[in-house]
Amino acid sequence: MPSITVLGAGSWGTALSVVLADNNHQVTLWGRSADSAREINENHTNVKYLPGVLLPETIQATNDLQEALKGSDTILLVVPTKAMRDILKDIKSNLERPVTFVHASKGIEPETYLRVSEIIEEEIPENLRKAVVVLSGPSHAEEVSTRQPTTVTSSSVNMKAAEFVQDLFMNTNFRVYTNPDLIGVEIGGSLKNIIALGAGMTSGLGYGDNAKAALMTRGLAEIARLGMKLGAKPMTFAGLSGLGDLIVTCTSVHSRNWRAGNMIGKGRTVPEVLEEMGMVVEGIRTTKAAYQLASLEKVDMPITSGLYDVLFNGKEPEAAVEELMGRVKKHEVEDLKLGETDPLNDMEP
Ligand SMILES: NC(=O)C1=CN([C@@H]2O[C@H](COP(=O)(O)OP(=O)(O)OC[C@H]3O[C@@H](n4cnc5c(N)ncnc54)[C@H](OP(=O)(O)O)[C@@H]3O)[C@@H](O)[C@H]2O)C=CC1
Ligand SMILES: O=C(CO)COP(=O)(O)O
Repeated sequence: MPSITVLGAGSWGTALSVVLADNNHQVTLWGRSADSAREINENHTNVKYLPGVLLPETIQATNDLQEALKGSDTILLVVPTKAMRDILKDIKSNLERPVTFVHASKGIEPETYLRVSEIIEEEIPENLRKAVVVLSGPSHAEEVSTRQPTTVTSSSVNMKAAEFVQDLFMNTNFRVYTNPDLIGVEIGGSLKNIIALGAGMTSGLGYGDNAKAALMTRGLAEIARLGMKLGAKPMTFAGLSGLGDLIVTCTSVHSRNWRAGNMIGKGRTVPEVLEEMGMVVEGIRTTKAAYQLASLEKVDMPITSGLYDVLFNGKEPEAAVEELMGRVKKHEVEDLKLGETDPLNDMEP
């Protein structure tokens, strides 16, 4: 029976522990709170993050990292991305043999612009890691923990490792595909949170479904533009970790990014919103990282830029929307410039 250590006892780490426990794996769930570990072990609940959910009794929780890592073959990292480096440093000093690293966190690190798999490779020496895999897709913890049908993608440059993770998680409620495009999967999963903030913001401003559809479609175009510049495969953005996750995050009541954007659109400040949410809103930090990375790579990301100005420069959300709508006219399809004729469709007007 594989033994898996899940690091991060928030909503997603706990929900993924349910899937693994349902598959009869030995699951140790680590969180930094001793009270939360006690609650999971004694009451089989995690009321703060998954209210109303009864957890499988086989999940063993602890706040002792050394104990959590003992005898583990696979480490599943599900902490917010801002905590990722520190936790990896702690893992490194407690690890005695190589393990498979899987992560299910969604974000890009500001200043370094690194994806989570790259942070893992930077912090964990090669002799202590067998492979690095990401699990990503349209999957709200609230639905996964109540065993509602969900599909995700397992991705790694090592396809054997991606298939190993597919087998660990796959069951009749939780269907796992594989995709070798690690860059595309991580970029799609991280950057959709920016667009979800924007979708929530336009709803908060009182705009309707047309604005939401516009943001989702043009948002996906700019995510793919940056992703392809970084080496991702375009079709990945049409898949579960791209379009799929964009749809769920821009349309679900469960999305923290959408809810945060909605409150900002209604006039609340970012610190007020974060205080009220009490849960991680990855899109805010990722907006900063994507804005910096797009400037560096000279990739046009107008929605991300607008969001950056609202979140970090005090621009009013209405002004950001006006600016986006008032941009110079453009072709929708990327490889045509205005004035050029499409050879497949060169009718005179
Ligand atoms: N929720 C979801 O449906 C999904 C989430 N994700 C991703 O999973 C990741 C984790 O999110 P999620 O579980 O939802 O977050 P939550 O806000 O639900 O929980 C955050 C967890 O991280 C812990 N934490 C916060 N800061 C630190 C730190 N510095 N060191 C160690 N632990 C820390 C919190 O502990 P404490 O309670 O003590 O503060 C809590 O257990 C994010 O990257 C998110 O994008 C991906 C797919 C779905
Ligand atoms: O990534 C998610 C669903 O796939 C969760 O999104 P939120 O962090 O916006 O809740």
